[in-house]
Amino acid sequence: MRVCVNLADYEQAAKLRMTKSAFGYYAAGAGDELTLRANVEAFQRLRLRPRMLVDVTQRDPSTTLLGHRVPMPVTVAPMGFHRLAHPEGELATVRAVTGQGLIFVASTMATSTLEAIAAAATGRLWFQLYCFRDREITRSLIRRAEAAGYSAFQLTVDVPVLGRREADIRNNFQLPEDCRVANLEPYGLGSIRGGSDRESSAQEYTDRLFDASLTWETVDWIRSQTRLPVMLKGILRGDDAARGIDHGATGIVVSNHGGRQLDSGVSTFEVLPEIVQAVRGRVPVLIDSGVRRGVDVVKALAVGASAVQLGRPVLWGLAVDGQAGVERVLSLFRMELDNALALCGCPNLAAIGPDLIARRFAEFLS
Ligand SMILES: Cc1cc2nc3c(=O)[nH]c(=O)nc-3n(C[C@H](O)[C@H](O)[C@H](O)COP(=O)(O)O)c2cc1C
Ligand SMILES: CCCCC(=O)C(=O)O
Repeated sequence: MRVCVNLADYEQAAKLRMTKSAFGYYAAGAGDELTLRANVEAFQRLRLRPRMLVDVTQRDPSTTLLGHRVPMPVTVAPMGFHRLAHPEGELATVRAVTGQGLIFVASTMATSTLEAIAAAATGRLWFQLYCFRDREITRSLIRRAEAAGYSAFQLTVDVPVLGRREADIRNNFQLPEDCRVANLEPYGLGSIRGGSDRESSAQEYTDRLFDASLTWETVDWIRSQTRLPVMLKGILRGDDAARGIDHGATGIVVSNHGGRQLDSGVSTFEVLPEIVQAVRGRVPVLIDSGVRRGVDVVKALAVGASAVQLGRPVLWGLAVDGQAGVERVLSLFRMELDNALALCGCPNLAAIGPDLIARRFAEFLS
């Protein structure tokens, strides 16, 4: 195998190792994949104005997220079904992520139980919550996550129904029998199989079980069930972010689910300024969807984000080489960030500011 020198190389290497159906499930976006592509392009479009003649021999990319010190402003986004990539699934991922001092966000749809993930972790964990029609299931997931030592929740608000991922319909995506929705097994909901030529098995599962009537009242209800911080994941408008804070959200995750939900929805990076402005520094703003390069972290922080979440590239590392593959993806990403900081004249994150952002040429001329 040729050596992977960036995160895109890992995607190509993972593709060679995975079944078409599993790769399709990970890689795909909804519909024409317009938003999937726009996410990456939005980061690519911004140009930076590097500052020269700054001593950057000592560089420190560390920061604090919800009171916890992390070596760089990067968390790993919650993603379902890691065992499609590797037999050790989430356990390999969480060892790699927490081993590097980073926060792992475990998904409700993990193929290992949240308790097993917590037992394998050596650092901080957050839990991503899907709200089920059956509130007892949701309540029980909250209790279990608290008991297992998770320190915050990300409530996903962008899946009232699942986006139409056509790859999953074409490939008749099924969760293999040895791959279970482990957290839901106690409620008899561990299997995702079935589907039709019009609807994937994942879509059928979520239609049946996820709560499409989720509203701001539900956010209040979730908050009433726990004393842990609750972030809202999947916000794309300033007014929703401000309303989220009014409803007690302790963080906003700007996300379009990696282009897997509304196709033609805005890219996350293009709405980041609006959201930062609406939040006014009251809570941390995280951003995911399309982060692929260390320099994207500099761009996100220059606009006012506190951190980014990395999605698919982590799964590509897992598919290529289990725990070691995830470790390599994260350290590559960290090297890229370190290099970008040095070349921008930023010895630490406090030195990143809006002055690094280049005005568009057209604006400059006008
Ligand atoms: C295979 C896969 C599974 C995902 N599963 C979940 C999930 O269970 N819960 C959730 O809130 N988001 C889920 N997401 C969305 C991610 O948390 C994140 O928003 C997205 O992957 C970020 O975009 P990126 O992959 O372009 O980095 C999933 C994404 C992928 C690619
Ligand atoms: C049933 C699938 C839910 C996982 C998810 O959020 C995703 O695939 O994007």
